[in-house]
Parts: sequence; structure tokens; C-alpha cells
Amino acid sequence: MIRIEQLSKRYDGRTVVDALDLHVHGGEIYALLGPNGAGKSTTIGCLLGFVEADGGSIRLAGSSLPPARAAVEHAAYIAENIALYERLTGVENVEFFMRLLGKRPSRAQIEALLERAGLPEHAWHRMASGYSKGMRQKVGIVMALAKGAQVLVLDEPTSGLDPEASVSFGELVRSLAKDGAAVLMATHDLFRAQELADRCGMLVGGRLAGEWRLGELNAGELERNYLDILARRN
Ligand SMILES: Nc1ncnc2c1ncn2[C@@H]1O[C@H](COP(=O)(O)OP(=O)(O)OP(=O)(O)O)[C@@H](O)[C@H]1O
Repeated sequence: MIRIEQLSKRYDGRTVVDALDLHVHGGEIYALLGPNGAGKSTTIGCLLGFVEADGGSIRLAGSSLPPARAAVEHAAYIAENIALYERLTGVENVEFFMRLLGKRPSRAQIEALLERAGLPEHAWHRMASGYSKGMRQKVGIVMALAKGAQVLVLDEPTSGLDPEASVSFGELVRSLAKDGAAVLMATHDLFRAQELADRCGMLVGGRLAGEWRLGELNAGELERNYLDILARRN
């Protein structure tokens, strides 16, 4: 699970995350929405230890380690663009990553992970330089699976993916949540958020301006709520 309490971050004296409380349970997908500059990436940066918070606390998977250490132990991060070793094949990328984790997987184990993530078999032994964005996202999911991550953090994971790739990526994320992972996904894609997430929160000026359970809202209602909040602030 993810437990963020009273998180705050300032840049040059300006508060960009403001006493934020946000909880994501194991097995739950939470979409973090909000306009440009709302503080989504900064929140994720604090969560993963890339950014040092000015206040508050973050707990990942019940660990009492500081966020950067807890993230190494328990979290997988899928950014908008997945960086792979371009001259290694998909199988070699996964093998390299798993060796960094101290694991020595067999070829068959790696191929089973790639198969579960839906990477086409013809790509397994091709250099990653030729991979599409959707294929890279699948390798990212394989890394999360290989790690047995209890926390999955996604930043704009489906931007630039075609609808079919988005749907298949969403199914993978849901299967990780079904296995118990807590998933936090920052996105501008209200439609995908409504389809995939169990709950969502809207960040404005570093504060949660709204939070909804998505079973109770369709995509149109979510969009209306989103726009209403922005209109009230302007
Ligand atoms: N390293 C930094 N130095 C100074 N200001 C920063 C830094 N990183 C982010 N900011 C500012 O903090 C605010 C929040 O930015 P952040 O990237 O977290 O927003 P976001 O919600 O992820 O936006 P987007 O949807 O555009 O990615 C913005 O005003 C941004 O300019």
C-alpha cells in the first residue's frame, strides 16, 4: 500500500505540494488527475525518493525505510517513456534488470514473463531499439512482475499509445492489482482513468480538490466534476 501523510514540497518558496494526504490500498488502482503543474509528478518524485520532500511522511508497502530505500525494495516505476538498453534484446534487458536485483532467471522464466506481459514472441530476441512505445511499456510491466513489486507507480503511462495498446496495457495493470499491488497512476486521460481506476483524486495547486470512487461515476460525469472544480478556481 501507499500512505502519504501531510506531504509538502516547495520550490523557490512556492508550495507545489501542500499537506497532501493520499492512501492507496493493496489491490487498488488510484488515478491522480490534475491540470499541468498541479504537483502530480512532484508527488510521484517524493514517493520514489527522486525528490526530497519538505514535510510529511510516506510509507510504501508498510516499510519504515525512507522513501528512496523503500521504493528500491518494493516499488516499480513506469514512466511515460521506458528507458531500455537499446542494443540489448527484450530478453537481455529483462535478464540484466533481474541480475541487478540479485536474481538469476532462466531463459524460460524470462520468456514466461514476456509472454504474460503480451510482448509478441517475434520481439523477444530483437534489439529494443526497434520497439514501439507499447512494447516498451510491456517490458516495463515485466520489470514490475520480475521484482514482485507491491507498489506500482505510473506517470502518464498510456499517453501516445494507440487505443488497442492502451487497453492491453490497462489489462496488465489490472492483473498486477489483482495480485495485490497498490497502483498509483498520474494521468490526464480521464477516459482511461475512469475505465481502469477504482478511485481517483484531482490535484490542484498541490492539494486534493476532489476524490471519487469511479464505480459511481461515468467518464462524462468525471469530466464534468473535473471541469467544475477548475471553473470554481478560476
Ligand atoms: N525542479 C523544479 N524546480 C522548480 N520548480 C519545479 C521543479 N519541478 C517542478 N516544479 C514546479 O512545480 C509545479 C508542479 O509541477 P509538477 O511537474 O509536479 O506538476 P504536474 O502535475 O506533474 O504537471 P504536468 O501535468 O504538466 O506533468 C510546477 O509549477 C512546476 O513548474
